[in-house]
Amino acid sequence: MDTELVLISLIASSLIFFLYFVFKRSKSLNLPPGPQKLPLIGNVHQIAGTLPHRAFRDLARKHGPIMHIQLGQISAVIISSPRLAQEVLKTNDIALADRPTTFGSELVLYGNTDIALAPYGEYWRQMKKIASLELLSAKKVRSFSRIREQELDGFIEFLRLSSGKPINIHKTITKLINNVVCMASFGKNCKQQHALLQFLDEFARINTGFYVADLFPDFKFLYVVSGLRSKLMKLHKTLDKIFDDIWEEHEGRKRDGGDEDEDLLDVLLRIKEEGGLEFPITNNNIKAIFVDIFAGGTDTSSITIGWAMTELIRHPNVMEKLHFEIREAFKGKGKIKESDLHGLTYLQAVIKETLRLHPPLPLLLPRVCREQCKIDGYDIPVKMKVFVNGWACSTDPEYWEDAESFKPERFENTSVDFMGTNYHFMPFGSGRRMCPGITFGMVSVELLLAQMLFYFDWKLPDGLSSTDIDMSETEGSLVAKKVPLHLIPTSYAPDS
Ligand code: HEM
Repeated sequence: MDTELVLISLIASSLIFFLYFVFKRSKSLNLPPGPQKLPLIGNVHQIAGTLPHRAFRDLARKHGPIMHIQLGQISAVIISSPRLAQEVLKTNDIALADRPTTFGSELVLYGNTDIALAPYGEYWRQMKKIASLELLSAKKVRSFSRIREQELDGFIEFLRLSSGKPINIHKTITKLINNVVCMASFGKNCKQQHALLQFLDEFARINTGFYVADLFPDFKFLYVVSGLRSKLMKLHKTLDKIFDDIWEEHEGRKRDGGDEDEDLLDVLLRIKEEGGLEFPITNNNIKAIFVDIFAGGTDTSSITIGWAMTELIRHPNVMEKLHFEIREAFKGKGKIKESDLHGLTYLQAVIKETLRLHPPLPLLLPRVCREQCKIDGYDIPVKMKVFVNGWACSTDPEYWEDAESFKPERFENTSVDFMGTNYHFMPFGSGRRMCPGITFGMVSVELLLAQMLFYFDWKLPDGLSSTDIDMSETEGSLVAKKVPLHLIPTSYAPDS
């Protein structure tokens, strides 16, 4: 009883002290306006159980494109307009270049030594440079074209055998893309691939940053009582074992001379051995980088293809126009090669429109303020979290006509691209922390969609019409279609 009383008084006094501190600090700062906050939880009740990008957009309609919210102990600013996104991602890019850490990311990502969640600084700069110049450069991505084309041949064969039967689009594509990422990373389809996919699913579900324990980081016991700590420890152990097994398998193959091409693990090991880096890289750093490659490389692309197929089946006129473009372009050529994809302008427009309405990361990865700065005249103090709602920007009616409708034609004859300079369309983010995997991700999306539409016609299973398609989204930082799309492929003879 005594211990309980002591514990309760301890929590209550820490909270009072914390609230007093927050209140005092916010009085002296000109913070952005925002929805009314409840004691202790702040605005948690307004986003709990919702999809954060949608809840934030709805709140922004009432409170404006820059809003201050309090999520438990976390003080955050939500940006919902392209004009202010530019202030965050360009004007104040360096001041806001940190990432938040959670207990989960710290533990599972080997002390946040990956790229996506590494704090801004020399280590992050070094690793991002290695990613951009060595791992994900256009040349390196091209060197994996044989792997992609070989995996796709198998996939097309699978679709031919499934002709007339419904297939789960997301599941099938995720497996295919993960095969490609595995082979590019480790040279062969690794036995641990399934376990790795399961890990990623679980980690993305847990590490949203919106768990109660993450919202009250000073109260470490919440991690224990909520069971999150033990879940995360277990996840970390599983991941470490998966990587150790992969590593062993990889070493064995290299020893036996079974693999000659340089895969991504070879690249990192070569750089590690060459030395001369300001921050010598360790095996744990390499493991953390592979979490980014798998998390960034698999789901983002398969989610995009899933949404593109969903929109195509809902818009038969777009499907028909795309079929026509692809079938005309490759008529009589026998095979679609990656190098021939650039001429498919309507395909590019369909992919852009899909990413505009369904960016896999609708809230860009959050940033954290490292130097006090001002956005729209409001103070952004050090440690304040900044969320840019990329989806709200790419569906902003001030920038897009008929913003919520799927109309790929809007991207025909425009120079709007996703390279991070158009703040009303930034599915890969913008600024220093922008995605380094655009080429790797886009080539899979383009090649897969081109092949799926060249060789097959697609329809919904009997009894379903396009108006029956459930467009709900999954919860978590990556937003996929909640109810998996099932479609029936029918072989189309290209040269007929
Ligand atoms: C359709 C495919 C993809 C989409 C839509 C996508 C989207 C994004 C977005 C929105 C961000 C956050 C950018 C920001 O905060 O400004 C990001 C960061 C990142 N992405 Fe991607 N991504 C894709 C593919 C990939 C691939 C294939 C990889 C690696 C193999 C990758 C690795 C990363 C990494 C490492 C970061 C963190 C960069 C940093 O913090 O410096 N992504 N991505």
